[in-house]
Amino acid sequence: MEHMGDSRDVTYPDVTFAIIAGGQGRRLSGVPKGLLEVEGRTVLARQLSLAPRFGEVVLVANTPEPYAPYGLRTVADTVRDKGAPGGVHAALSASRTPWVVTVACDMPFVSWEALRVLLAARGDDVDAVCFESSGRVEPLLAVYRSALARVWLATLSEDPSLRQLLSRFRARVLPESALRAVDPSLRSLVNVNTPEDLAAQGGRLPRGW
Ligand SMILES: Nc1nc2c(ncn2[C@@H]2O[C@H](COP(=O)(O)OP(=O)(O)OP(=O)(O)O)[C@@H](O)[C@H]2O)c(=O)[nH]1
Repeated sequence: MEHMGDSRDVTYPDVTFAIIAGGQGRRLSGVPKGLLEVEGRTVLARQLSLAPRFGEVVLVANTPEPYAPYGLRTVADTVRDKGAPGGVHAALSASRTPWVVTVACDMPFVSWEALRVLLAARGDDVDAVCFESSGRVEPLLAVYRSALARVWLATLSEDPSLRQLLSRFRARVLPESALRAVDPSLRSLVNVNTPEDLAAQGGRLPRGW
């Protein structure tokens, strides 16, 4: 796979780019959502075009086989059956850098500019950064301090949602206008959960699925 390209232009050596892909995709018949094709490329390939800017890349997947051709460092959830919070925990604990940027594997249009806005909002007094849109925070397009892993693990037994977890940390929630400034249609936040979502984006199931 050519996703990493030959020339790496690492802008954020202190950040791991983590793709969270451990869900079951039940609303799409169990398809590995990172392999959905949108505008001629898989979602994973689209996201990986951003990866060379980061110090490390990790894929969090509990069924890694479909993603094997991409040759990524892959980890499974350290605690199973905790949903996306378990996936983010795996990313934080696998990280060898101080920060992690997470993207859900069903977000085809995450832009470099959106990530740059999130990363610029980090600070000594901040553990996490995400956007709010239509009154909801989006915790799967976000930046987290890797050191949260320990306390994050301790709270997983309570089965918190990602939004509940965010409220426990020093999270900086950026207004929708901050994203709109670089992504006017908020495409970075689009995620594909259902056949209708896929059709709306002009996407298709992986070949042979
Ligand atoms: N690592 C990990 N990722 C998860 C888990 N559950 C969901 N995700 C990821 O979190 C993101 C949002 O997932 P959802 O759309 O809520 O759930 P899903 O399992 O992908 O899909 P449904 O089964 O249709 O709800 C996707 O990137 C999923 O791959 C999990 O248990 N572990």
